[in-house]
Amino acid sequence: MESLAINRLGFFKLPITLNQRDSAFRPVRQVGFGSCWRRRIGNRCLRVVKAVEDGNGGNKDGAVEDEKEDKEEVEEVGLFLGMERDESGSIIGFNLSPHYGRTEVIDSDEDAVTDVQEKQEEIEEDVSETKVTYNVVFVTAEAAPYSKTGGLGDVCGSLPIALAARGHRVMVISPRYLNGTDSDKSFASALDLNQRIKIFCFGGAQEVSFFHEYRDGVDWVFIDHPSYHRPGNPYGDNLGAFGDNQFRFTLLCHAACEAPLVLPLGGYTYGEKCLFLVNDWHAGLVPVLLASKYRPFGVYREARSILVIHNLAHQGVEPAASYKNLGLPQEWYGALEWVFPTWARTHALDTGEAVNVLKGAVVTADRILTVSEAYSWEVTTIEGGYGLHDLLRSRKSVLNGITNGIDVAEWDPSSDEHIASHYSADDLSGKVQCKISLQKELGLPVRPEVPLIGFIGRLDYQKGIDLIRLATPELLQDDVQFVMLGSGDPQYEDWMRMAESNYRDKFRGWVGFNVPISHRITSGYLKSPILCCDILLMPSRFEPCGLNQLYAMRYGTVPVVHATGGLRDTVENFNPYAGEGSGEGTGWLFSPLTTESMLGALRTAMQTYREHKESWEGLMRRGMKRDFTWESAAKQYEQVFEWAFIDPPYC
Ligand SMILES: Nc1ncnc2c1ncn2[C@@H]1O[C@H](COP(=O)(O)OP(=O)(O)O[C@H]2O[C@H](CO)[C@@H](O)[C@H](O)[C@H]2O)[C@@H](O)[C@H]1O
Repeated sequence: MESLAINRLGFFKLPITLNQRDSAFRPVRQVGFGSCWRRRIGNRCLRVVKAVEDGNGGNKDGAVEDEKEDKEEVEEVGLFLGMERDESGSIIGFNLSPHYGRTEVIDSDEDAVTDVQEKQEEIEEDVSETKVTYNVVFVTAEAAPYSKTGGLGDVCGSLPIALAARGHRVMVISPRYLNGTDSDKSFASALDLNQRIKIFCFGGAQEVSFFHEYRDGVDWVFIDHPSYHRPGNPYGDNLGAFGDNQFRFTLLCHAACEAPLVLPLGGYTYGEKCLFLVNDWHAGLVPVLLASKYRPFGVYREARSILVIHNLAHQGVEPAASYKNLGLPQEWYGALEWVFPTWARTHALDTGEAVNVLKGAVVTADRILTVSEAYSWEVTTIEGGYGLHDLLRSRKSVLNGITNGIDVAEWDPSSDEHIASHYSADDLSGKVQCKISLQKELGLPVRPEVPLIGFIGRLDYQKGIDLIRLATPELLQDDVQFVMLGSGDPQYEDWMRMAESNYRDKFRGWVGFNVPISHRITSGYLKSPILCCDILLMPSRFEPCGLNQLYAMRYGTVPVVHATGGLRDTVENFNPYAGEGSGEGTGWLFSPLTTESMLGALRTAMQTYREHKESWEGLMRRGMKRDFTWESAAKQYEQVFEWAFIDPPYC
């Protein structure tokens, strides 16, 4: 008989037997927290139930005897952290941490595996089924379809739904942006919860309120404040970024910390034991607030936070004097303190002192995630770390990368309402109809045989737009058509307009959202360059994950990408000789980032398109069959959630 063991953290290791004959004690593999669960259990947040049973119908705590021989009947559940009871006192679930054995690898800094590759394998290996459910709170500046300027909105609009479907209770908190356009309608179903709180920051008390919509198993919570109501996008308008963004996102973070405590969503608050997923700098004050404002007073001691880095280039840096506005205790200044190197200072008297919100999150979050495995290494290098590489390297033992998924129901060529004809990997014939319709729509010569290249993205340095500008005259000497959709840096917007007038038969540049067309048609346009082209070009200087190449592959559009970050992780280089001549790979990766190597890869792609139809269709099919679902990413997130709760809070 095995006795109860106590590991280094002081938790009991609890071997558990499961009697499969007695359904009352069957393990519940995946507990949904959707509406039907709520109805049955009166809105209680339940943990996955693993029964402890001794074979005679009684419970026993821990020891395992003969049954252990029988693999069918014995299951090790792992560390036993506590249990939940319903109003009548009956046990309704256990709070469990992962299987024992693995704790040796992950439960302390000294034992932590620091090699990114090994850690990734661990995540991928142990992604079986939901073992423990969590109260997950996403804090984000964007969540599609309510708000979106880029990939952050996509991710925070779909990952929460995937996690909720796996049994977690999930809340997403973001601002209620109203800009006086049609996009305001997306908040129409979110109702005022009539809950007002005061936030003390920026020298006064700010009142914010909460709006709520329960959709797809997720509590979508919107923070309302007059500073979120103005023309433009979430971060700025055509004059540039809003000057009060630090204020607007400070409000978001304070309100996000209060929401799980004060909002009785579906009758029950999320409570203190929740897991904050802190997305990018806009949410970066959340872990700092937990550590400085709540835990010292005994609140949120059981909570954990995970910083998810979608883009390290934006860190929320403001003058040091603004620290006093953030509503943080004075003695926590060091967490946000940031000193620019001498070369980056603007004048002789500039001391380079600043506050950096993302840095505060990096030092206080319990764990850190990037949106691809390759990027989790790149952020620890001087080239990719944007000044935070040393700090990130020092937290390497809690740093992982998980590649984003995509919403495969929304992005499905066999049912997409925005495209002219439907198709699938088994029948590609509709694709050419989509291409013809795009050519017509854009007023390009209708020539299905000519390779059509597309680009979509924010027009900025990250996306390698300068390289495209340099290479376009040479590229367009070829028999090719090129379509670009983007908005951002005005100099590139102007260049796109100019290129369109110079190359009427070959180039179309659609500048962002400036076109007064309805939202529905806009979405059609937004998608069509990717969906209807033959080739998607992504010469990103750095790319934390990149979603467009995933959408492209799903639609049989072959990506040609710079070998960096998530692009390297998700696009497999084409090798025509592999697979006994049938080829392998899903696109082309080029490196270094020069016009020559980019043009070289594009020319190879165009030649394959023109001269090797079979190889081309193989490329399309392999891309379309790749598994980019959120389901597999969500399982990896769960593994990291478990790790987060094994360690005590970082501070
Ligand atoms: N002008 C425009 N009009 C309309 N829609 C447009 C648009 N430009 C881009 N989009 C859309 O915005 C999304 C862009 O997503 P990306 O992941 O490619 O880039 P982004 O740099 O914003 O995201 C950051 O976060 C995501 C999510 O983690 C990471 O994948 C990425 O590498 C990182 O830089 C796509 O859905 C795209 O269709």
